[in-house]
Amino acid sequence: MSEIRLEQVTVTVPTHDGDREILHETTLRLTERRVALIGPNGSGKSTLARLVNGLVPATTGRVVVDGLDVAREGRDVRRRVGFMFTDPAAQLVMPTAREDVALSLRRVVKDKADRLARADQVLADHGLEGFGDRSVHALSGGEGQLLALAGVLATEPSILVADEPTTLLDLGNSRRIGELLLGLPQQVVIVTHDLELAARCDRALLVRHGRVELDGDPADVVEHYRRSA
Ligand SMILES: Nc1ncnc2c1ncn2[C@@H]1O[C@H](COP(=O)(O)OP(=O)(O)OP(=O)(O)O)[C@@H](O)[C@H]1O
Repeated sequence: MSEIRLEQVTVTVPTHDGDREILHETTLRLTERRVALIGPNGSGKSTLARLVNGLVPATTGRVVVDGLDVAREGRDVRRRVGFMFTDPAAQLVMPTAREDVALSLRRVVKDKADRLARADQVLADHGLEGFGDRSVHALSGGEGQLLALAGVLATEPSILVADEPTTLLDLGNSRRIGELLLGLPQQVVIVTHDLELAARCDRALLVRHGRVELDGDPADVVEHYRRSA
């Protein structure tokens, strides 16, 4: 299993009246397969999640993923860490579903024809059989999120970070994506407001005001959050 380490990490951002700390000094070691980050809007969950693949740089301290320093070996880290956004439109960049998955496969499958054929297989594996020629803009929210997930997994990441992957989905699709994420063999870090999903992870962190307020058994952390929200 993978290991994510934050060593005395802080994140500050410049504002018109000086620097603002959005993540207070945090030290963490995450080795569990399924880790949930929960907490109120604006508490720092996305910031914490984005540190893992360098989308947000640490202002001080160090983020280390499987022994790789995110600041110094960012390219290698990004090969290992797949990132899934709330809105699939943020990551679907090619005109059709097949081309989009093929783009993700470009490092794994060198021959173009093989890549397109493999993309169809990936689509079928994710319940999107026959979607190859569909425009990425003509998919429902659930289909788009499935396609985004298929594209990320096609790169064979050892860690997947998903930032509110079910927020835009209806109940059925939200459950479907949730089940898929929980069933993945690799380490998954899920930022979520879905407390049922969080409770089913192996570890949960409650983030509030830029600090990890509670960290541990998901049932306890969710219960504490419900009582204190
Ligand atoms: N680049 C930035 N510049 C200024 N402020 C920022 C920046 N990035 C994040 N913030 C602020 O930092 C705080 C934490 O943001 P973050 O997106 O991590 O919260 P979150 O817990 O994921 O929120 P939500 O549940 O609403 O998505 C927020 O107040 C946000 O406005």
